[in-house]
Parts: sequence; C-alpha cells; structure tokens
Amino acid sequence: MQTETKGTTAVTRRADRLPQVADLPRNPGMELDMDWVMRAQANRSAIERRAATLPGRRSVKKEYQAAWLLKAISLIDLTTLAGDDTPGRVRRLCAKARHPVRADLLEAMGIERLTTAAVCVYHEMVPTAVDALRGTGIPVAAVSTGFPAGLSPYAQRVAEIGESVRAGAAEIDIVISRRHVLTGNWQALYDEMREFRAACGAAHVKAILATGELGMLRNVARASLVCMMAGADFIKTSTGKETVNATLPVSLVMMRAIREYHARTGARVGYKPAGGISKAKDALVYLSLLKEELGHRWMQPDLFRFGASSLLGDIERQIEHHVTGAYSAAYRHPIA
Ligand SMILES: O=C[C@H](O)COP(=O)(O)O
Repeated sequence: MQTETKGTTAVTRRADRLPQVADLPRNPGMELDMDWVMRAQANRSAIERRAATLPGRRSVKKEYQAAWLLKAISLIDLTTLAGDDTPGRVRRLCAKARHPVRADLLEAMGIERLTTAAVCVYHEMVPTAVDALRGTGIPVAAVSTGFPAGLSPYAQRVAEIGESVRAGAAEIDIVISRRHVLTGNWQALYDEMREFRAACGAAHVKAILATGELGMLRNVARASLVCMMAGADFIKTSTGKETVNATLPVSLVMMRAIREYHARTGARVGYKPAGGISKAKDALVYLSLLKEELGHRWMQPDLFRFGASSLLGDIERQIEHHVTGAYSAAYRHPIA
C-alpha cells in the first residue's frame, strides 16, 4: 500500500516542476553604489545572538521533518571537489543525483520523482557529468576561476569560465579575490565580478565569497552587495576548503543582504551555504533560517542550494528512520 509522510505531497511531489536556475531571470546588476556599500554594517553580537536561537529550538515540527528533508535533497548541489576525483566517481555521483533516495522509501512516501538540484564538479569532470546527466534536466555546475584560492593569472581565470561553459556547465561557481575585500578595493571586486559574469554568457553565476577568509561580518555584508551589484545570480559562502566554511551568522548577514538588494532593485538573488554541512538536522536549521529571513519563495532550487558532498547520506538515513521507524506510527500512516 502506498502511503504519504505528512506534508510530502505539497513539498516535493512536484519536484520535477520545481523552478530551476535556468528559469530564474538573470540578475541584471547595477552601477557600483559606494554609498550603499559603505553603509552596510553587521553587528556581530546581535547577529550571533539571533543565530544562536536557531539550533536549540525545534524549527520544523517532527511530523513534517521527512517532507522538509526531501525538500532539502531537491536543493542540494551534490558535490565532489577532490584532487583524486575520477570519471568513475563522478558517474556514481551523477547516478546518486538522479536517484538520491531508495525507490522503496520514495514510494512509501508517495513521491513520484526526486533529484538533487545540480551536480558540482571541477572543470575536468564537466564532460563526464554532462554525459551522465543527459536528458535528466539536472544541470552541471563547475567551480571556476582558480578554485579554491582564486590566485591564478587573471586572464586564465576568465578563460576557465568560457572553457567550462563550452564543456556544458550551465552554472559557474566563481571564487572572488579575497584581497580586494581585505584591502577595501570594492571597485576592483566589482570589476572582477562583472567580467566573470560576462564570461559566463547564458550560464548562471554563483559568487563564492570564502567568508571564512574575509575577517569581519561587515566585509561579508559589503562583498555580498558588491557581487550582487555586479550581477551575481547567487552568492555562496565558501569553497569548502577554508578553515571556517558556512556558518549561521554569516548566512544571516548574506540573506539580509539579499533581502535588501531585492527590496531596492526587485532582483532575486539566490543563496548557497557550502562547506561542512553534513547533518540532516543542520539542513533543517538552514531551511528554517531561510524561510524566516527570505520567505517561502526562496525555498526553491532556483534561489537556494546547499553546496555539500556528504549531506545526502545523512538525510537518507534520517528519511529511512522516519519512514520505517517510530515516527511513521505516530503519523498513523501504516507502511505496507
Ligand atoms: O561547494 C561545495 C563545497 O565544496 C562542499 O563542501 P563539503 O565537502 O564540506 O560538503
């Protein structure tokens, strides 16, 4: 007998019709507004106090958690970014992106189709991923511009974007030059981002700020604004290679910058926390924060992604627990 875990229909049954990045109108950007940039502040203690309220409270009712976890899967950029990546590993990753949850679990929850939002790889692995995902509608994202440090020759960084787009990447995750932020050279950051965006052509561009290397939350707020002004379609916390990657305080600052940018320009920019997010319960906390700060519209793959290499495994374990374990009885939804 087929059953449904509470809330799954509304959240994920339409997974194949969820808005994708390709549907998102490009962020046109704007002139660099230095007054706006310099006004951006972030009160660390207030931000940290607010962020600290999240993990302690139950952000999602237990009966809806399975649905939220399925939602989280539909928002993952399933990632492998390791020096020992091989075509075989990338093909296995793509197979997982196509079928992220065991068929019997999906069936038990009444879900027809579920995939991750995208697969994220290094340039060399783009053709393999494109081939493995052909016909699925799952886009390939390539990390670019001398990932992760962003310190290779400038012309080479720009050229790398074009190479990845030609190889079939529909999304490009660029890394910014941290030194432009650390030296307050906002014009240089704006110009760099503008050129990276132009090199992406029709591909959507995510700007990785590497927030763990930016020193102050105020720098995170300012760098977020400058990248959005220069046309970033997404802003992303980290490469996953910094000592400190995605955190809740940084996420709060970046989400509020996105909200402010939307209020002022009407353009919706996406948000991608990345690096070190590996537990299902962390994913729920991030989604709650997203809903509270940016609202339901942002809880779709065209405006939110988790950059994660190992989150999916834990989510799958939790879903299995929900479907086959004690919780299913609590829903009074017998599992056949
Ligand atoms: O962009 C994605 C990150 O590199 C993934 O980081 P992670 O391996 O810590 O999940």
